[in-house]
Amino acid sequence: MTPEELALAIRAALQASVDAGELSLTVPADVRVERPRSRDHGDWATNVALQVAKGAGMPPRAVADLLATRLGQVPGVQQVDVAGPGFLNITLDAASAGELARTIVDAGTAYGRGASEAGRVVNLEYISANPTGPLHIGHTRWAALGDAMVRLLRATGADVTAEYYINDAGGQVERLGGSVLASLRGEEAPEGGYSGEYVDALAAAVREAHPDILEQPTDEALRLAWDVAYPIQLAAIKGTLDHFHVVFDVWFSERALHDSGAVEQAVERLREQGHVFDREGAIWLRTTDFGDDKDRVLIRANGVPTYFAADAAYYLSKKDRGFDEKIYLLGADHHGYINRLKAIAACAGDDPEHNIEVKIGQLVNIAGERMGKRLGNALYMDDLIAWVGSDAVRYSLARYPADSPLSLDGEEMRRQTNDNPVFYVQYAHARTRRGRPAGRRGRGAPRGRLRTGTAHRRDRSRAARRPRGPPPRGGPGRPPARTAPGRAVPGGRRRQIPQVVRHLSGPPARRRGSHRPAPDATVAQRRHAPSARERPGPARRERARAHVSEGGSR
Ligand SMILES: NC(=[NH2+])NCCC[C@H](N)C(=O)O
Repeated sequence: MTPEELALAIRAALQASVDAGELSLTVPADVRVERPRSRDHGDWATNVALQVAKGAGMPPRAVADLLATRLGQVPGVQQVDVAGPGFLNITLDAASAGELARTIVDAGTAYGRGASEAGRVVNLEYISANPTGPLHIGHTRWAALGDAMVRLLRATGADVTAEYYINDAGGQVERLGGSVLASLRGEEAPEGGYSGEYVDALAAAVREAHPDILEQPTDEALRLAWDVAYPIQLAAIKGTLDHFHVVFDVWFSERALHDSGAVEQAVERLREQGHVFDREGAIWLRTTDFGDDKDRVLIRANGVPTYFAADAAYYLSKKDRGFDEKIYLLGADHHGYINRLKAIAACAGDDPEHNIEVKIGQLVNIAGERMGKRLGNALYMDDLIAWVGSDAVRYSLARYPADSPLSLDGEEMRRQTNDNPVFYVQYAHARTRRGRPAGRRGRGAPRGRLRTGTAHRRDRSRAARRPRGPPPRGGPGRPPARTAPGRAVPGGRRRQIPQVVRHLSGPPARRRGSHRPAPDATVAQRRHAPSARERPGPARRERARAHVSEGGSR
């Protein structure tokens, strides 16, 4: 049974209860099932009872009980439990769960493709990290999820443009330029600026291009520093994303909006729509008409446009380029920005319910540790990829909804045991591929038999019988094993992940010229992975994982 079939069965059960006079409500068009947080709670969960209870004028648990009885009779459903305020936890019988695997394997790369989203013209902006430093673990979350969204939308027929907004104007310029200059002068980074190895490397490049830069007036020196450092930093970001197999169709420069006059034009267009006013010498957008908590300045009294003004021009550019839907995936610090962006859409005459969608991604950390540049343990995306491998990172991030904080366990992601979902999935993939006729990979049924029995619950596979325990990899002081494609696990007798990884993702991408030295996994490991002694115990890790919540699963 596929999740879609189960969702249809739930709808049918609701309808049957309505027809039988047990419930009175309009059956929602769209019923969803989700994977519960823990498989001990069953294979699928739904919160539909909570969703419809109000309309039915009944307590959610009573609705859930009715549904549970009916669903329990559906062929393929083994057990239905009502949990918490009215969640339904559904366990399929093993053969039926196996059927899904068979359906997927039989369909090969055609699985999930279709035309359900045909006709949608979408601009999906994500990451958009400032070009002032390397991408870090937080950006990696959006890289994995944004790219997955792009691929899913495309696979289902939508016309999607993946876009990266480069904030290469205003404050960014001063902060990076100022930080590079400070490094050249041997001074502390300015307030709000950047420091670290990469800034020093940028400084060296600037000095090489302009040996006399320190003799220049500060304004000129800042400009020269930015002009050299910015393209290097942007290229490094592109190189990291390339390495992660993330491709953007459009890299959109904020500066170009200013230079081309698009910002002023945007102000005039919004004025024509009747939403712009002047106060105290500044030019404002009346965003409060559309749910913002205060009106926003577009052009300051000194004539300098705000960051928000560029975003207004940017929105209009997306609209003019023919994108009906503009999706923004933004970092956790942008929560207060959502209403403002939606107000821009409304002021531009668009429908904020349809033409714009803003999603906020919550923070990611490693094994529950607080991380950040200030704490001296920032984890860069390059290092994360080198440490864990790009597929493992992508999979581990894409498994969880973006709107709750997430704690990743780098050691777990590398562990070659079945309690590591990354390993489990790769192992299952390898099993389904074994014995396929050459030239028919990816299509048709495998010759090797796919287990459709209870293997996913009571694992009788050889991997499960292998001795458990930490992988044969260095503890403190010893080099970590690397699961990057093609790397062997030192001393590893076990079957190694690398071949599988390569198979999943094609030949390993080569790092493109990045100004940073190739990340040293040993350093990454020492810096970011707690040693065996410091490593949090199971209880601690459980707590760290408890940060992740999936709706309707408890
Ligand atoms: N259209 C936008 N404002 N996109 C978001 C930009 C994110 C910003 N550059 C940052 O790093 O926080």
